Amino acid sequence: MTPNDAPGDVPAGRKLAAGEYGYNDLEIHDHYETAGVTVTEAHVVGFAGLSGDLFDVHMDDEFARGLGFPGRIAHGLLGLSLADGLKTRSPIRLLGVATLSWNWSFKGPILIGDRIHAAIAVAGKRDTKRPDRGIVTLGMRVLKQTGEAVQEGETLLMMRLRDSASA
Ligand SMILES: C[C@@H](O)CC(=O)SCCNC(=O)CCNC(=O)[C@H](O)C(C)(C)COP(=O)(O)OP(=O)(O)OC[C@H]1O[C@@H](n2cnc3c(N)ncnc32)[C@H](O)[C@@H]1OP(=O)(O)O
Repeated sequence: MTPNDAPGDVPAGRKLAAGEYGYNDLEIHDHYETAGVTVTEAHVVGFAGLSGDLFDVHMDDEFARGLGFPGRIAHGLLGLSLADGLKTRSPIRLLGVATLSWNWSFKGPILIGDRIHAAIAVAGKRDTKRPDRGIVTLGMRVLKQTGEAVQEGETLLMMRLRDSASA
């Protein structure tokens, strides 16, 4: 899966089994699907308070309907945050050091009650000067229960090697 593939395409490469993966365990085109999470009103209200983003489109159904949405919509960064939380721990545990970048598109709204998960594929790998670390490019798509891809893009993740004593 890459962000340019159509939803539903069967990706090339290995489907990763649940477990722990270091930089040295991953190959280009490896892919997996995360567990899912249902977006709740508590998520939206909590994220509004945390971020300070109280824009009416997230807080007021009538206002959101006036903009053509079915009701108030989740913050885009809430959806990304939930998907990012699933990305490295469920059911695949990636041995990350730090996220280095995101190149991201918000393509459709996430509504309260939607269940989302992420489809992730290794799109690139590069070694760094440190022998115990490498950087992977992950193509990532956030999907709703309907199969609609509502967010997608790429992220760079610095990872450590599995069994790396200095990590
Ligand atoms: C899984 C998630 O939960 C994780 C997170 O969200 S972590 C929170 C968000 N991320 C951060 O706060 C990370 C901030 N960055 C850092 O602290 C440092 O950049 C670092 C500790 C990750 C790396 O620093 P350092 O050890 O000093 O390494 P270098 O700067 O020498 O870089 C090592 C190689 O990585 C390349 N690189 C660094 N940053 C980026 C970047 N943003 N994009 C692309 N590539 C990057 C750098 O070119 C070096 O490559 P080389 O071939 O080894 O020269």
